[in-house]
Amino acid sequence: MESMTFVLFGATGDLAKRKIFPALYNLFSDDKLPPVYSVVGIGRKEFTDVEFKTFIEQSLQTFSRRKPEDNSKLESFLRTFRYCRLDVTEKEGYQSLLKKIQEREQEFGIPENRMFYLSVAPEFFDVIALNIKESGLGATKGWKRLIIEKPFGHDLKSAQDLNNKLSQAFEENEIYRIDHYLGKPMVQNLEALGFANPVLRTLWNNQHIANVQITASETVGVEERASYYDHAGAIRDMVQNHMLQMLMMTAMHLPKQITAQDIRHEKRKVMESLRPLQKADVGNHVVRGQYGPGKINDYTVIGYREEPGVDVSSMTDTFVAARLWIDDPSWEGVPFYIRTGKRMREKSTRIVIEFKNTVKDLYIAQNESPVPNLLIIQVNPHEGVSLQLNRKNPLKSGHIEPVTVDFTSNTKDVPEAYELLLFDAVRGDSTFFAHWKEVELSWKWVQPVLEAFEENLLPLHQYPAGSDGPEASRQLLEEDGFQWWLDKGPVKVLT
Ligand SMILES: NC(=O)C1=CN([C@@H]2O[C@H](COP(=O)(O)OP(=O)(O)OC[C@H]3O[C@@H](n4cnc5c(N)ncnc54)[C@H](OP(=O)(O)O)[C@@H]3O)[C@@H](O)[C@H]2O)C=CC1
Ligand SMILES: O=C1O[C@H](COP(=O)(O)O)[C@@H](O)[C@H](O)[C@H]1O
Repeated sequence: MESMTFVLFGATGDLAKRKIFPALYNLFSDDKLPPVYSVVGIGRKEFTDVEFKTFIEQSLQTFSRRKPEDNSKLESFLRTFRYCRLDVTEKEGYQSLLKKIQEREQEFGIPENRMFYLSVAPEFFDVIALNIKESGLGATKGWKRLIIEKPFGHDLKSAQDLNNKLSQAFEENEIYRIDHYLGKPMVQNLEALGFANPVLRTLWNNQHIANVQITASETVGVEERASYYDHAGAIRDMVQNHMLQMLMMTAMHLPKQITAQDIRHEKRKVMESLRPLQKADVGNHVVRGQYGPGKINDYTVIGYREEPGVDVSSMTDTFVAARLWIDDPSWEGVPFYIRTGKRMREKSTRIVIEFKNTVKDLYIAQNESPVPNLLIIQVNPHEGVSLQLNRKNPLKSGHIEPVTVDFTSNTKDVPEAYELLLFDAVRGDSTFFAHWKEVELSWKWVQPVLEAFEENLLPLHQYPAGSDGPEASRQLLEEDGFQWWLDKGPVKVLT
């Protein structure tokens, strides 16, 4: 790994504190950072270097999966950190930032490899990229990389505008767009699960698969993010990025080789084959909902419109379910259902592959009905893979019942998404970052849905907090003769 300078814009913010410093510390602990590196944090707060280091230490104590117990190790981690006070909108300040970076490059003998991480509000993304270019910070003799946080645009047009601006300062292969779902170990594992297991690969098509269900349900509400969320809704917050990325990872074909380029090529082909929705037809394939008051784990919670900062007549979607079709011969006739919502019954991100039930009537004489085989890929909050099979239960007179065979290994201390993603970015591996074409095609699919929502062309269903979402979401699958699996809790696990 090459020595480098890590320039963190937004170093005093929430994301830096919760995710980025802990990720850096865990990478350092695992010897996964270059032997020589320098970190410069940027914000407007009046921090000295010492105060900045105290802020980082507190972040590690609170949020890191490994707490820094050993003082000398912590000191050697923090030794490389410096703070630079800068208003990112003021051009002049970038010269002193450049000077600071160059001094440390000379002091440590670091070639001009610079990684710029934009952990700031999206309105600053283009301004910072431009100032990096104009100040000379981006004119490096080594490599330069830009890590950019979400949201990437508010709709198709704004995403295209943003990308055009970023492209003036960085090449596409220098831009690392974070989608933290792509950093989740089980989402990364989809590649190995689907490609490294010929048994599953053989089944991965419309001959054997009846439908695919991708759920990301949360128990939390809007929290303190109403100013952002009330203009975004679940469609922008979760569907345009995380849900469609999980769909791409599930549906992509075997690439020629496991390289960033080939995987991204296959993901792009999925998005190109995604059947577009016409605005007038959105209501037939998409369900939107908003949570009302209810109970979660015995706690009474307020409805979305009562949340602080939310408009009392808000029409923002906190729940979206949709049926998507991939117009590709191997997925013809296989609906992909996605569903995401806040204030639902449980926190669970999972992908359920329902296989065709060709033996439904085999035991009709015995008055038995085997259920479909399911492959359940649990992404969050625990990682795991399990397969639902049918068996005869000797304790119940040979009654046929479903059991789940669990392949979850009890791996403790699994790296967090940000750790995996930062490690990849440091090594220059962009496999699990969103390519511009994926982002653009996602916005293209989402755009008519945004417009149909804005024009209220479909109902906004209320659902009680603590439920599995509106009844209309259940009906969406029922129309095709299917049901959402696992809404009533997991089936019996075979031990
Ligand atoms: N927090 C989270 O869990 C997640 C955040 N994100 C994304 O990450 C990004 C950062 O979010 P978050 O950390 O929550 O935001 P915060 O509001 O907590 O932090 C914003 C940071 O930007 C800095 N900043 C603001 N204005 C300026 C300015 N004019 N010049 C220099 N620095 C400035 C602030 O510095 P100071 O306060 O010192 O002025 C602060 O460090 C956003 O794009 C967000 O959408 C994505 C996923 C999750
Ligand atoms: O990006 C986002 O993701 C979180 C859910 O992430 P998870 O890792 O906890 O599943 C979501 O709460 C948030 O609204 C959204 O911006």
